[in-house]
Amino acid sequence: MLDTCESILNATNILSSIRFHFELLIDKNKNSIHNNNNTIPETIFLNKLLNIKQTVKLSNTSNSSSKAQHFEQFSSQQISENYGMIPLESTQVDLSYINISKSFIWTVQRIQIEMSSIDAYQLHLVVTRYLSKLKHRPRHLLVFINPQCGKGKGRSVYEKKVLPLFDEANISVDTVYTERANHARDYINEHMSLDNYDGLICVGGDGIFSELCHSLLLKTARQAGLNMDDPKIDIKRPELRIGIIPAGSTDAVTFGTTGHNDPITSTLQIITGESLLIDIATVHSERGFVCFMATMLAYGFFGNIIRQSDNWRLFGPLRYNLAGFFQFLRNTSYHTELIITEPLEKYDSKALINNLNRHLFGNTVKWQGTIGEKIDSEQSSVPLVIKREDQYRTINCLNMPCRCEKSKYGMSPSVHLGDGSFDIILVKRSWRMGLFRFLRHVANDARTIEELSNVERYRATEVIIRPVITQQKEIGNWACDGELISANEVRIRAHHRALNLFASGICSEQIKKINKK
Ligand SMILES: Nc1ncnc2c1ncn2[C@@H]1O[C@H](COP(=O)(O)OP(=O)(O)OP(=O)(O)O)[C@@H](O)[C@H]1O
Repeated sequence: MLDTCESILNATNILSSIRFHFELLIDKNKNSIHNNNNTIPETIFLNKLLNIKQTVKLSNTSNSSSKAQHFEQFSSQQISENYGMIPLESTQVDLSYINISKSFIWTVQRIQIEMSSIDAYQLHLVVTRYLSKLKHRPRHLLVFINPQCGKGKGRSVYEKKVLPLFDEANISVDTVYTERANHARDYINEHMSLDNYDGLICVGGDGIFSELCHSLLLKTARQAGLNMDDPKIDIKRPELRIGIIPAGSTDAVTFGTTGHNDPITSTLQIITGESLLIDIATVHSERGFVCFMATMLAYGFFGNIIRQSDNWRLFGPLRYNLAGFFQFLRNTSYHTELIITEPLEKYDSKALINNLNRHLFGNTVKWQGTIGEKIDSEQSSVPLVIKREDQYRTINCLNMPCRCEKSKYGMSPSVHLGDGSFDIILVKRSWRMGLFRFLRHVANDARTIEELSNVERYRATEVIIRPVITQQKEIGNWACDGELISANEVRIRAHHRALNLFASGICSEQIKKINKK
């Protein structure tokens, strides 16, 4: 096994593709390998290894009776010097590694191998040497735990599931248990330099993630001297990565970036240094910068639910259902104008005409490209700006699918996490049945939601949402990432891959699995 490892290393020098071949070991030590689920893998990728420990079994002939001792107590020099003197019989090697199940859940597997002490020593040396060369793995993390999240489970998720794995992977942590809302934000702002950390981690839900995301992006913008109030600003990606251990009540961000809300899966993805660049959108009002959008901005129905539930805190978590029901009965719609900029795409002439026809039908279209010659040429690069005006029950901009326990696929299952665009879902005024059908699709299967007669879906890089104030008694409420915001009109702009997360993303195979469920 060691030979194989070394030769692969010499041949390719690509650390992440190093594999340990176990068939050699299995052949050699048929009766001396034990595993916590009785299956011995034939190969393990170096990057999926967590830890290696060796326990030396002293012979009965030594002074003390048979006892175990951790090899790490000896320095390499001592071991080689003492090899001839210590009456070693054999050594047990404990190897822990990550297994990814068919449903993409990450778990830890443990193998115990009994082998000759010299083999064990060499194995330990090689594995620890190459593990230390995996530079994308974090070594030192700052962890924020919201003890109140998900009905108070934050502390136990961290202490029972997460911390033991960080210890096993030799990751050192500084821990902050938050005592109030915005505690994490203030901590990040007050600590001038976070350079000695390899990442910021939060244990909680989408709310505490949003706090970390805001503080880190704003701190980076401040340090770069950017004017956040400029709606045309290009934000700067922070150096630090953010990791989220899901322990909240919705966990839309972890569902969207790992496919699950499993604390162990997320912890192991942090340990192995998985990296996912995601888009973040800026939200500006007529007064300047308002906030970032990581998951969803809602105007009308969903914004009203957040406002209403804020006033009904005495009902506990039930307040969201009550507020939803109340807003459903009210069936209010809002006269609103939208100016949507679609992503710059390579259109061939046929696709361009189809696209135009789609938007021209019943709408006002403002074309911002030169159609004449280019439309006949093979390909053109042109953004399309569309103006829409109608009575809407709700307008939702989604940067992530927003999957959660209550929505199997999320409201916009096909939104791309890192292509510099977001989705807009418009729900027009209709009878209550129209809204009911929309909500039922969101809960069960929103993949073809735009086929509903009262729903439209757009992909955009920017949108201006402007309520048209007429004789209406009220305008709707705005909520961004679950927090109420105040604005008369908003401008939302996507920023391509503006944040780096410790997460694997969701591969097409995993999407197929989700779709089959
Ligand atoms: N110790 C604390 N006490 C009260 N509120 C806190 C505390 N720490 C953080 N918060 C705030 O609580 C809000 C919600 O927290 P979080 O998102 O972690 O949990 P959740 O609401 O259960 O989950 P989700 O957002 O996924 O529904 C956050 O906006 C955060 O600012």
